[in-house]
Amino acid sequence: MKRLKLLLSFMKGNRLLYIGSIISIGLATLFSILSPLVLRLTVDSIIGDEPFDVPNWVSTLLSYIGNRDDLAQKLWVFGLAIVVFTLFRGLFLYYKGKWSAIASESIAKNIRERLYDHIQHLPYDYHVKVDTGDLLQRCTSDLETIRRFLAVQFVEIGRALFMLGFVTTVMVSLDIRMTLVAMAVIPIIFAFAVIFFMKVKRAFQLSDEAEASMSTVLQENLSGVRVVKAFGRQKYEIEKFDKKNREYRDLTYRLIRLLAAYWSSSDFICLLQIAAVLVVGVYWASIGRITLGTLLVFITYEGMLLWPVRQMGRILTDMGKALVSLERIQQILDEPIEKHEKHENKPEIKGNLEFKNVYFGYDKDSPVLKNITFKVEKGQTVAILGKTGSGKSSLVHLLARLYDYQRGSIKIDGVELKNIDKKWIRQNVGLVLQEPFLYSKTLRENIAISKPIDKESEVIEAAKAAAIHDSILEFEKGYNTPVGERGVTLSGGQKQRIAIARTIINNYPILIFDDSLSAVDTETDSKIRRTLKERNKDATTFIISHRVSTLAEADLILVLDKGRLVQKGTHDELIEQDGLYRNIWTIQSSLEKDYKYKIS
Ligand SMILES: Nc1ncnc2c1ncn2[C@@H]1O[C@H](COP(=O)(O)OP(=O)(O)OP(=O)(O)O)[C@@H](O)[C@H]1O
Repeated sequence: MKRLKLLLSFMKGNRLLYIGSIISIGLATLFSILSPLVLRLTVDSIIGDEPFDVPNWVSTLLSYIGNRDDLAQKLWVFGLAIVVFTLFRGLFLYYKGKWSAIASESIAKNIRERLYDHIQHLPYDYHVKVDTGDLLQRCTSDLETIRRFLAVQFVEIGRALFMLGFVTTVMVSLDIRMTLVAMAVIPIIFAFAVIFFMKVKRAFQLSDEAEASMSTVLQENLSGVRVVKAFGRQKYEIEKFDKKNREYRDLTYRLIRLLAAYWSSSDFICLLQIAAVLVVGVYWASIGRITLGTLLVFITYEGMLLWPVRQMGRILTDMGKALVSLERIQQILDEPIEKHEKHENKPEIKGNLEFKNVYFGYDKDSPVLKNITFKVEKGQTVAILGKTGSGKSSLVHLLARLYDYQRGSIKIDGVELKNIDKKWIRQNVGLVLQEPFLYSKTLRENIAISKPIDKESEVIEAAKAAAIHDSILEFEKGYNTPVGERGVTLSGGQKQRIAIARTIINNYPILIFDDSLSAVDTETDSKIRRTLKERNKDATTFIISHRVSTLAEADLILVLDKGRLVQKGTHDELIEQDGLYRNIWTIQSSLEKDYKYKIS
């Protein structure tokens, strides 16, 4: 019911087209059942000598042409009638095809738009956890399954119902007993189709899931190909893919076997039905219980009726597939989008921050940040140090409201962070991720991606501040160099610096570098920080780093351990205390000394 509602909502604006297609298919069916009746009239009453058994208006129409003998001389009239009916049938079939194709394309566009829009508004956490291969499959092949169903099968259900309605009415009016013979096996064929449809629904689902899982492995392999090569994991990857590929093939085989069994048994039942009509019909015609014309009509109608009823099996299977696809799309649409509060609180953000007893956990019951308390003044630099998994990224993610803290308070310039508009806060917090993503665009476009840039000089200035300008000029096309699959391959450090330029071009009052200077050498790192200090001197800057030279220059150093803030202070204060900071300082300083000693 919920899925039907969803489908109807996608159909909005196209319902008239569908109604038009259904009326067209009704008319096409009507014209197709008229021809056998013309044939019956000709055989029984024009060539034969049965009395006219037609509505009055048809008799009146025929009387204009002449009496029975005249009509027998003008058999072409009946041939012409059959040709005209066939032409009309063709015309209406054309409109049915045209209108349902237009409507289904437009519905597919509606679904795509709705999906894309929804996905864009899903929370950060969803995107972190989602399986991209599966998501892609839902947005492409599931959508295509629905489109195909709507374009072809949906209207075919109308055709089957019309055919059943029209043919039964005419058959009953001609001969009830013969109708019973002609219809005897139809309910069995239909029930068989329905049972089969219920059975294969699960098989289709399993096969779809196996395909999605295979795409995920493929996608993971392609995006992680460097790791695969570096660790010589090709054999393992091939085996992993082989397993998924085999699973998909086996499940699809099972589906094909089921389909083959269905079509062959359905063929057999249909042949039994045709044989029954032929045997009983010929016998009854020979003893004069029915006319030859009536037998002709029944034989023709049987052929016309069996196909759509048999098709119902196929249509219902496709409907099963479409319903599964619709459910998979619905699952995405059911994901709650990121809440945007009604109150549009957009205070001016300067960068004074205060964390007070902050607790946060991805799962409410197991906090990854516990009782965090510290204060930062506008323009200060905060360095965060901690072992892996200690909660460093989680802490800075809270600042951009990618997640909301569960207990305690975070105040930005005196305003509780939770009460500040999410979009607004993200326009004021520049976050450079550890593994930046660059678009398949030029370097200039990548740097200027977050805002319309009026002057070229802004891009260059940001690139200079991120210490990437000189590297860019070394490329043949400079700032117009395309990045990505068909462009240049940038080093990890170059990518990070482009991401830094892209962020600092905005002059955010709060800047966060989530380990984003790790891939550049110490010298470039300190150069970037120096330029930033001059350029964005009022920005409050958070730097997650393990490099002592970076940490030592910060105004405040936070040391996290298992989600707790175990040390905080300046370099001079922390060097006096026993703890992670002093350990790291000692190790790195002695390494540096060793290194200098070796090269001097
Ligand atoms: N999206 C998430 N959903 C659930 N748990 C998460 C999520 N992101 C991180 N975690 C968990 O939260 C804890 C803190 O992770 P976080 O990424 O903040 O640590 P980190 O100190 O930044 O680590 P690293 O230095 O390795 O980047 C870890 O136990 C991690 O497994």
